[in-house]
Amino acid sequence: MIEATGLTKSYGSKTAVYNLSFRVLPGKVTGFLGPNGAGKSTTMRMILGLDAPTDGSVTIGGHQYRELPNAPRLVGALLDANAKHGGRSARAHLLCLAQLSGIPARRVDEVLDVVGLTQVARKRSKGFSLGMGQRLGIAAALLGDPQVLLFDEPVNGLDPEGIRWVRELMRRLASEGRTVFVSSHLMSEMAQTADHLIVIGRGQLMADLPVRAFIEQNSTGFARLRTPDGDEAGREKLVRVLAEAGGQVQAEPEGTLKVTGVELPRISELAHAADVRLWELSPHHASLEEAYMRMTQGAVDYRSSEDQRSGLQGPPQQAPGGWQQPVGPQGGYAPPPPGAGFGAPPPAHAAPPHPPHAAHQAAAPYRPEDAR
Ligand SMILES: Nc1ncnc2c1ncn2[C@@H]1O[C@H](COP(=O)(O)OP(=O)(O)OP(=O)(O)O)[C@@H](O)[C@H]1O
Repeated sequence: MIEATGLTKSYGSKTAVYNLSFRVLPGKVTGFLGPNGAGKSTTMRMILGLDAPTDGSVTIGGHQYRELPNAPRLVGALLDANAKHGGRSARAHLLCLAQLSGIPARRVDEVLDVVGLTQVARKRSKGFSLGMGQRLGIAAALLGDPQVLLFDEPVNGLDPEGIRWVRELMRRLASEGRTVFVSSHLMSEMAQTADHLIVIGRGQLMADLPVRAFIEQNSTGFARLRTPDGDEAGREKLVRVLAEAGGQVQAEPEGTLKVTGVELPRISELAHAADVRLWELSPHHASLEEAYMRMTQGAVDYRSSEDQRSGLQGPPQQAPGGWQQPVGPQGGYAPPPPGAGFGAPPPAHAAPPHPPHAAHQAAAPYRPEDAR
């Protein structure tokens, strides 16, 4: 078991991981999810003793990594698939690691076989594709036949066949009673691989729950409906009628209503009986990826925006038919209408505070019972 307690890591003024507490249990694949820069790799490096926590602690089987007797035989990890000497062959690279940990040479051939690299075992790894590099990294993690395995984004660069293979490998390792901790930024990938999820954003815990609970709560269908603009009385009446019929109704920012718990034909009947006209009534399915993005959208550090191509616009063009492009005061482009927020990112929802300025108590993580 891996156990983190109040784990915190700062690099100068940057707090990468803040007050993180969780357990990773044996016999399960535990997915470690978070957007780019959330602190997944930093956490994994601290678990492996490659970075010292600024505060808190993390143990494997009750011991810090550095205190473990013969750690490479107990813990295997894929952190960075490029961390190898490109001039060495795959086999030589693994032999080197095996010798350092007192692992017999025949084990090298076994793991090469497991990851499907036997045929290229004597080729220099610098010519390897990204996917082959990942396979070599996984072979290195498996060398000591460890009970605890950490994989940082193991499907990076793999083709669909490789992704399926990694998925099956993780599941098999967990079914053998091992502790498998695997990071990803893709919910869809974790939904197919993991039993349990730990979600972080801006270095803080956002959710710690079984994958099944996440799927049950987020993959149900829903209906979206819209009443005519301005018909507030009709809208309120419909909300009341739907609630009485056992539905959960949520107003959406676009003015639509999201309804769960009442089937589409029944919604239509209820609206008709209440004499409320509908402009829209449509079935929808929430995707897991959407649910995950909703959960973490406030914790995304790197957000793209429209390319403004500043200074690259040519002079205003005469459009066919004599229509003129709007021209701004400098002749470049017309300024946006007041309040339009030219290319501004969408407003963030419920962002966890940036850790350096955070209150000492981090926001409570999301757990299955919160949704009930
Ligand atoms: N050695 C370091 N020095 C300074 N800042 C660092 C260092 N390592 C990580 N960080 C910062 O800490 C934050 C967390 O980084 P980390 O690599 O752990 O995130 P991640 O969740 O693994 O992201 P990704 O999915 O993009 O790999 C980032 O803002 C990163 O820039």
